Order: sequence, then C-alpha cells, then structure tokens
Amino acid sequence: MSTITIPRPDDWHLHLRDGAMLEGVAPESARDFARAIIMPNLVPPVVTGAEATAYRERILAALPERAEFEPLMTLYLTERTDPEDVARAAASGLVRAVKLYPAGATTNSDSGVRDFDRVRGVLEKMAEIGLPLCVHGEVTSPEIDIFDREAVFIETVLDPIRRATPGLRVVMEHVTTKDGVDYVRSQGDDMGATITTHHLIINRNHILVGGIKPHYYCLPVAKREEHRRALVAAATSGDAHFFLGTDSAPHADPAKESACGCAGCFTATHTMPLLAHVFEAEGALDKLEGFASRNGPRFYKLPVNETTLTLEKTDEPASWPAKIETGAGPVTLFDPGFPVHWHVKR
Ligand SMILES: NC(=O)N[C@@H](CC(=O)O)C(=O)O
Ligand SMILES: [Zn+2]
Ligand SMILES: [Zn+2]
Repeated sequence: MSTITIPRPDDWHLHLRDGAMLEGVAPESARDFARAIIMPNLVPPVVTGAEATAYRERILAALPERAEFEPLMTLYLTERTDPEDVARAAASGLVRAVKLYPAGATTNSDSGVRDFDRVRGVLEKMAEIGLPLCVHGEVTSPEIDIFDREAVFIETVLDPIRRATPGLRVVMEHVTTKDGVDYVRSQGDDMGATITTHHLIINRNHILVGGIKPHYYCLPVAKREEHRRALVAAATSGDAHFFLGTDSAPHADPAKESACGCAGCFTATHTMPLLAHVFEAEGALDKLEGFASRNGPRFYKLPVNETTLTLEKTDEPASWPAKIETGAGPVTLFDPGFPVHWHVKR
C-alpha cells in the first residue's frame, strides 16, 4: 500500500453559495481543506467589507462542530467599489483578495466590470497594499468564440491591466489553456494561477462525445486535449506559479440537467484522491505537496498549514456517493470516468 502525507491542503478558489446549499456543501470542503478562498458571486454579490463579514459568519455557522476550516473572504469588484472600503477590509485581515468578473462572463457575473477605467482607483489601491486580484479570465464579446475567450482575455485585458498597474498581484483563476499556462509561467512572482481538479481530467470531448454531459459543463469550458496536457504539465512541474483552486461550484441537479444548464463542476468531496491519481499517473506524486499545500500560501503570503493530510492507495477502488443531498436539492459529484484507488486516511 502506498501512502503520502502532505501539509493539509487549501483550496484557493471555492464556491460555497449561501443558505441551504451552503449548509450542504460547507462540510464537504471542511473535511480535507484547512482554508479556502471563498468566491463572492452570490445573488446579490459580496461587494463591501460589511457584506463579507456577514457572509463569513454564515459560513462559520454552516461548518460542523469541530471543523478546522478558515474561510478567506473576497470582495466582488464592481464599478462602484470604494477603494477605501477595500483597504479597510484588507487591513483587518478579513479580506484576502478582490475578484474581477468581466460582466456576463459566468454564473452571477451581471454586476461585474464593463469599463475597466472605472476600477482603476481600486486596482491602484490594491497594488499599493499588496492585495491580490483574482480574475475570471474570459472576454465576453459575442463575436469571440467561447474556446478562444481565455487567450483573447490575456492579450486584450489581463496584460494591459498589469502593465497599467505595476505591482498589482494577480491570480489567473481556473486557467484552462496552454496560452494561459505559458503566459503565467513567463511572469514574475506577482502572477499566479489556480488550476481546477476537473480541468486536469477532462477535455472538451468529455462534454460532447456520446451525448451532452451537463455535469462536465463549467466555465471556462474545458478545451482540447493539448490544453489539458499543458495544465497537467504545469500542475505537476513544481512551478510555484501554479496552485490548486478547485472551483468546486455546486448547482442543484435540476439547474444542471436542463435545456439551459448552469456552469460548474462539484469536486469538493473527492478532490484530493482525484489529484493523487492524476499526479501518480504523471510519476509526480512528490509534486502534489507543492501544488495543493505550499504554492498557494506562498503566493498569498500565509503560513503553510502545520497539520497534515494522509492519502493512501489501496487495491479496492474508492467509492463516493453519486450525489450529495442538500436542502437546496441533490448535487452530483464530478465523475472522473476512471477508478480511483486513493483515499484520504481518516
Ligand atoms: N466555474 C463555473 O463554471 N461556475 C462558477 C463561476 C466561475 O467560477 O466562473 C459558478 O459560480 O457556478
Ligand atoms: Zn470563474
Ligand atoms: Zn469559480
């Protein structure tokens, strides 16, 4: 039996939602992860420090009794965001990043940014105080093909913003392309990228071949196999630019299995065994620790967790429920499509 012990991992991109869904999914993340960067795309979004304080309280209330899980809060950047409110929320330690959604790019992004000149003051303040900007890196122009939206974003939005705001620390969230990986890799330590569990496992064929698979639909949409290979190479390389952000994004099954299905894969429950499988297949189990436990804290200038997580490989494949039941409805777990022999030792 093989085992691997790593510092307890963190999830640097997580959707916990609110209300009954929050209650259903929060324990799933708290089981294996010590901390998570909590995405602010609620309805309405988490825009102010006061809203982040209240949301954090609701998250803590949804955790199981003895959970050791720290939600790291973010603010949703709008064209009306007040730089001073952001600075106060960061100085108190409440808020660890600000999230940029181009308006209309993804789930609940209607309040996002349309005119980047209008957020200039906030970005300059963030550069000054060292607060990271997390970006959903896709353009939204209808004439740009959905498979090209990330690459076009880098050239027309991300790189210009970074050039105009020296010192701004940026995380390219859920990078899905070789273009994104190459860009991030070529930058300094003020640039990082999260990679999801599911983008390491599926390419666009998984979504479309043999019938449409709504539970594989997420944004940015999975790309060609050569791009998945670039993500696997980046994650398993040990390069500190790249760290785990599951982007676990629960939607109740009826909202996914629909004529107009929501984007998002739910991976909070079984991400660590899936990653162990992917890293082992690359002969890179020794790089899992950097990707899941060290590179993220390094970027966010936080300590590596002192407690540990042990994964063990057994002959018997692991099994998870097909879905978890929540007060907001059933949520289907991401299906990797192959047997996984790794388990988290409890
Ligand atoms: N990733 C997704 O497909 N969906 C996310 C939003 C996001 O991260 O873009 C969601 O909130 O459902
Ligand atoms: Zn996103
Ligand atoms: Zn997300």
